This record gives sequence, structure tokens and C-alpha cells, in this order.
Amino acid sequence: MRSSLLRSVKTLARPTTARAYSVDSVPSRKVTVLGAAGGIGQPLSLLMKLNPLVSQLALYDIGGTPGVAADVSHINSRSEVAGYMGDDQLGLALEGSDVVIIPAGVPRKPGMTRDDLFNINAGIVKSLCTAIAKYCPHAIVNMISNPVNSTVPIAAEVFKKAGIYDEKKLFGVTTLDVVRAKTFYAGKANVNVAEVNVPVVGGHAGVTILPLFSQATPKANLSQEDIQALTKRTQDGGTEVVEAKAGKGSATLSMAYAGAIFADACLKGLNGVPDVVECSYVQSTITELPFFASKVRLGKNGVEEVLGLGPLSDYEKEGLEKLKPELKSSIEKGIEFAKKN
Ligand SMILES: NC(=O)C1=CN([C@@H]2O[C@H](COP(=O)(O)OP(=O)(O)OC[C@H]3O[C@@H](n4cnc5c(N)ncnc54)[C@H](O)[C@@H]3O)[C@@H](O)[C@H]2O)C=CC1
Ligand SMILES: O=C([O-])CC(=O)C(=O)O
Repeated sequence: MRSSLLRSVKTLARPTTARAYSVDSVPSRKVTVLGAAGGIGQPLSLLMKLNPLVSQLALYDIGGTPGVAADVSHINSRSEVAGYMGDDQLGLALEGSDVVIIPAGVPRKPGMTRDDLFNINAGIVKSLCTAIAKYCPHAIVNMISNPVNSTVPIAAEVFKKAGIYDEKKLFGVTTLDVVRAKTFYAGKANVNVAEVNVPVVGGHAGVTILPLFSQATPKANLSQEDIQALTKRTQDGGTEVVEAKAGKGSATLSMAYAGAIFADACLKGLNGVPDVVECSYVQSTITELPFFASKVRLGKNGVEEVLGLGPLSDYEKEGLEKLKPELKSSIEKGIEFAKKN
């Protein structure tokens, strides 16, 4: 799927007209980005403009979107781009949308946890999801805003209150954890990164991020010490970027890449492409927790199947038990917030 995105980018990078690929055979799909003028929003908007599965691209933010939309719209690819700014244009941005991607809200600074973003981002996510329920209740939602472990349960509660909740259509985007696990594993195992697959399960914060290196392919004979170091680096990947950016935000470019891969997978699923599987944080029964990230098969209605964990090493079993209390309390915090507010 990563290679197909790269293929799409290569195809579109050639100086061709929009007719170079068969538009007729590809369904019309509207994608809306909420928070499109931000650090993630801008490069994500660029990548979605390069995706030939998108026919309409709506870019919404509280400010700055006319400029981003004008800029991106000059790219000679399939989709028509429109920018929307401020509350009174949110409905227009969302109407008719098939996939809504949400990278809206504040990012971390050094010393902060993702949960420290809760107070500001919970309210932002709640108001955006209220608008989604009103203007595009059947859209697939890709939640990027942190803390994902809580913002996804908030979205679910908002949708339940509005009477439109469909658990098959709500996704917490954990693709960046997979992207990191693949990169770090390939480096350590000295294998071709393009061929690497590593499932990452649990949630999207610290120890709740559980990469399953015992299931990584191609197989490599890494020591237990190496596996533990890779696990820790994957769990701390976001913090590594926050510290390197030294107060100027968190991962934006790698996140835009990861967000574009996940949205592409959702669009492929909607279009009926078979066997589209990605890790995502979804409503789940594979553990006792109501939301959990695991491999998910995507289809015409969103989640087609939540796949199981597969065989775990003792180290991973231990990690799974360790992550449950934190993930449980983040889920409960989100649900409580949405019920009270
Ligand atoms: N799921 C993941 O793996 C990752 C999640 N993130 C999260 O993504 C979020 C965004 O990060 P950045 O783009 O770096 O932040 P940023 O501050 O650069 O951009 C956020 C954008 O959201 C906009 N915004 C704020 N309130 C809004 C509202 N009510 N409606 C629409 N837009 C609104 C802002 O105007 C801004 O343009 C953060 O919460 C961050 O923690 C970041 C990296 C990875
Ligand atoms: O670490 C952060 O705050 C942003 C994030 O979620 C990530 O990079 O994985």
C-alpha cells in the first residue's frame, strides 16, 4: 500500500494532464481535512491532493485555509480543492464528505505527555464531531488529534448522542507507530525497509503503543535486548521528535505521510479493493477494553473485520498487561468528558 501511494505520487509527478489516468473508472470521493492549515494539515493536504482516489478536497481550519487551498489547488492532479475558514463554513466543508481527517488541535512541547493536551483538544474534537454528525453522518472519520486514546472515545460518545454512531466508521490513526516500527526494525535487522511489516497494537501514547516485533517480517534473529530497545524507541518515537523540535511542535511530516497512507487505505476499502489491512485504534472486543488498536480489514463500510492479536511472545504478553490500566483510564476520561459536556 505504501508502494502504491508512492506509485500514485510518481504518476502525478509526471507533467501530464489529469486525463493521464482513467478518471471514469474511479468513484468520486470527497475528503475533508479539519485543521488543514496546521503543521500536519498542510503536508497532509498536499499528499491528499496527489491521491488519484480523491475527486474533491475540502480544506478547513479556523484560519489560513484560503492560502493553503489556493496553493495546493494549482497542482495538476484529479481533485478539485476548496478552502473553508471559520465556524460558518464548517458545514460546507463537511457536506457530502466520504472521509474526514482530523489533525486539528494543539501539539506537545518538551516535557508534556499527550494527555496534557486533553483539556484543549477534547473540546476541539467534540465540536468538530458534533458538526460531522450534522453534516456528514455517514463519513469515515480518521482521528489524528491527541490524545488519540481519549479523542476517539469522545468522538464515539458525540456520535452516540447524535444517534448516528457507527463503530465501523471511526478510526484512531496509529499508522505513524507502524511507520516508525518498520523504519527502526529495518535499520536494526538490516533488511529492505520497503519489505518490512510490523503490527503495532494497543493505543497511541507511551507504553500503550505495543509493537509486535515477534510477528515482524522479513524475520530476523534479533536479541531480546535489541527487541526491547526497538520497542522503547517505537513507544518514545513521538517524544524523540518533540525534543528534537525543541518547542516548535511534534511530528508533522512523518505524520502527514502516515495519515495519507491510512486515508488512502480507507478510500481503497470504500472503493471495494479487497484485502486492505492496516493497524488502527477502533471499537474492539479483542481484549476487555472497548477501544484497542490492532490490524483491521477495511471495506466498503469502513471496518470489515477487527483482526486478532496473533501469537505473542512472553515480552509482548507482559507489555499487553502493562498497557491496559493506562489505556482503560484514558478511554474512561474521554467518555466521561463527552458525557459531562
Ligand atoms: N495520531 C498521531 O499519530 C499524531 C497526532 N498528532 C496530533 O495532531 C494534532 C495537530 O498537530 P499539528 O498539526 O502539529 O498542530 P498545529 O498547531 O501545527 O496545527 C493544528 C491546526 O489545528 C487548527 N485548529 C485548532 N482548532 C481548530 C478547530 N476548532 N477547527 C479546525 N481547526 C482547528 C489550528 O488552527 C492549526 O492550524 C495535535 O493534537 C498532535 O498532538 C501529531 C502527530 C502524530
Ligand atoms: O508525540 C506527539 O505528541 C505526537 C504524536 O502523537 C506522535 O508523534 O506520535
